[in-house]
Amino acid sequence: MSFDLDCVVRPGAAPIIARFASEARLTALVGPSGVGKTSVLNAIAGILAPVEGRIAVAGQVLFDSEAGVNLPPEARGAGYVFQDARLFPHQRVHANLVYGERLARNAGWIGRDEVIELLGVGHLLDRWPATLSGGEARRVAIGRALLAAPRFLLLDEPLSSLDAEKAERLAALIERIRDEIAVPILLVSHAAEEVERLAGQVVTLG
Ligand SMILES: Nc1ncnc2c1ncn2[C@@H]1O[C@H](COP(=O)(O)OP(=O)(O)OP(=O)(O)O)[C@@H](O)[C@H]1O
Repeated sequence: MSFDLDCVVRPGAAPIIARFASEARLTALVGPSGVGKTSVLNAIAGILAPVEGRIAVAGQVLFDSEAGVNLPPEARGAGYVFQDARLFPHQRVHANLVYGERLARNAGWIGRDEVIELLGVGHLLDRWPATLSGGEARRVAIGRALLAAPRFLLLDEPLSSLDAEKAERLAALIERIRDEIAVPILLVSHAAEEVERLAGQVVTLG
């Protein structure tokens, strides 16, 4: 099972129930704004503790309230690409990528040159994050996450707020990552039609 969740999270007043299991290489989590998609990603990454329940990814239990398991974020191996990229503003693109590489516990999984080629960011290496377009920043953030050799990838709205052509190019890159790199991917989107071609399984939240 790539993602196996049965838990309740409560970031605000209302509880959010996440109950799904997927064997797909890429699972899409869809639902309207505010339904709790980002909160579910945060729970998987270990940033938000569920009130109760169980979370397992790629066969490893990350959280289990009954068994008293709650792995710290750094032990979970998540490659989390936030909706707003969150590159380090004081470091150029190249240094942001090197940061990801330093986090990798097992070397040789995917090389920097391969990531740069895969995501088409070679011409951006000397740029500051503030000078990048939204799509460029997201590609760099995905590259940084991949270089950290994650056990799984969490992508929060990677295709939103991009024009049609740029969204299409990024979708094609995500397809390549899905097909060429064997890590389970959970991708959040508010638009089901956006994820149809990418996802082996679509989970609707709410
Ligand atoms: N830190 C917080 N404090 C209080 N309420 C919160 C907090 N974080 C999230 N919430 C609430 O929890 C609910 C789920 O939020 P979440 O961001 O997970 O939804 P989402 O489906 O990802 O939304 P969007 O698509 O707009 O990003 C919302 O009602 C939100 O207001």
